[in-house]
Amino acid sequence: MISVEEHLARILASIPAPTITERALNSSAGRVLAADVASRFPVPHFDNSGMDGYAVHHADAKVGATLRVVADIPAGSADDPRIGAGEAARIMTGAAVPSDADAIVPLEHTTEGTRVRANAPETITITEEPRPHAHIRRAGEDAPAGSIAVPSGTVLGPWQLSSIASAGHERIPVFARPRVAVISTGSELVSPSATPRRGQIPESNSVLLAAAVTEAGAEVEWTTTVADDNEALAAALVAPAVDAIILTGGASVGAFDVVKAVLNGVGSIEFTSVAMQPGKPQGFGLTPSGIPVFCLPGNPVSVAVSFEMFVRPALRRLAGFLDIERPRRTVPAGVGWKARADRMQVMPAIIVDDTVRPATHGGSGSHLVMSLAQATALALVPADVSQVNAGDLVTVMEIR
Ligand SMILES: Nc1nc2c(c(=O)[nH]1)N[C@H]1C(S)=C(S)[C@@H](COP(=O)(O)OP(=O)(O)OC[C@H]3O[C@@H](n4cnc5c(N)ncnc54)[C@H](O)[C@@H]3O)O[C@H]1N2
Ligand code: MOO
Repeated sequence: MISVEEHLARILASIPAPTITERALNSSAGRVLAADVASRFPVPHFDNSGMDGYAVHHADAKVGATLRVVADIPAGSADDPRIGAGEAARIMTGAAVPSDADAIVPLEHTTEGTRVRANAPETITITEEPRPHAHIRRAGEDAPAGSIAVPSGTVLGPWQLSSIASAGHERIPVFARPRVAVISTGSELVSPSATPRRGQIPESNSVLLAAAVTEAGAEVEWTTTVADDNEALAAALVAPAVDAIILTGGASVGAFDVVKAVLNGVGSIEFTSVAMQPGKPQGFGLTPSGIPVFCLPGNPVSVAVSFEMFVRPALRRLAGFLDIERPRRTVPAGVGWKARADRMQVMPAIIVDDTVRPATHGGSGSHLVMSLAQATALALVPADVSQVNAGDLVTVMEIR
């Protein structure tokens, strides 16, 4: 048996580098930026007014002074009108401040007040003196030209995308989302809407994996279910135009374990026992064309746990994320439970009053699919611990 850490290290060492694609800002939320984005110009681009008011010479703008209004500057205007001594220009928020002006007097600080008028008045009288440079937003005060607006590796949310737009970019390099195929194997599997006869069960692994793959920041290209039949599986594997393949079932030592029979030794794919409970039988490797293949044990809880511990970090690496693992923290156990002394127990768990307890009454049984619905975390109990007692500190990974 190899340890959980060894298996993950082997996987991460063989994951190909993420690929880069160019996308429009409007379809890039949630993606990872693949290069530094620098501002194409200073932001703001030019000195502009922070208030609706009048651009003035500060020296003229004494309380009681009457100034002649010689220009009217709406936002968007490229004008740079001359303003002589005793003169002012009406100016709107965001409009370029005339080169001659060195302060803005807000509408409220003139006898005009905030009365809406289509045309500028002929004169205004100052009722409150501005500070020098009042309400002028300086070119480059937010970011100088050429400065890094958003660094490579940033996960793009609304705020970062707005900064990139303001830095003058419409299309950006991001890491491509890996396209993933999911293949469930098992002759006992029927669709969830079917009424299973004795021996049959609803197929749930592809449902779990499709949602988990999407949550991880990758895309499900296709899912399929195949019977325990070597030829059917081989046919499903022909030329899949994907970046990763996840299979479930048939990874153990059963007489009909077709995944292992068909894939063991193909490319670098090999099957190993990992010291993890559940999820001991694991297959991983690259196909001859270099596509990573994850062969997970069929039990639904084993699939959930194997995805979190091995597949999710790999998909996130492939998608360009810098943080590929869930944050971990330690919390006291709220109750005691048994663990296996030879494998790391990865237990679906709930957090109650900042203590952790199993999400089921049946421990970490790999078939207890219904109790997964209650779980919000995985509790990680080291391989050498066979009993967790109430109050022991336990490492948890919170899933949602
Ligand atoms: N003699 C041994 N038997 C088993 C061993 C062992 O070491 N020696 N290991 C056990 C462990 S641990 C696990 S885990 C399982 C893994 O078995 P497989 O990967 O071959 O999985 P299957 O046998 O195909 O299925 C196991 C279980 O899960 C159900 N299943 C499978 N696929 C789905 C699906 N898509 N949706 C819902 N449920 C699914 C399946 O019906 C079985 O009940 O092997 C142990 N045996
Ligand atoms: O390793 Mo298995 O996944 O315990 O049932």
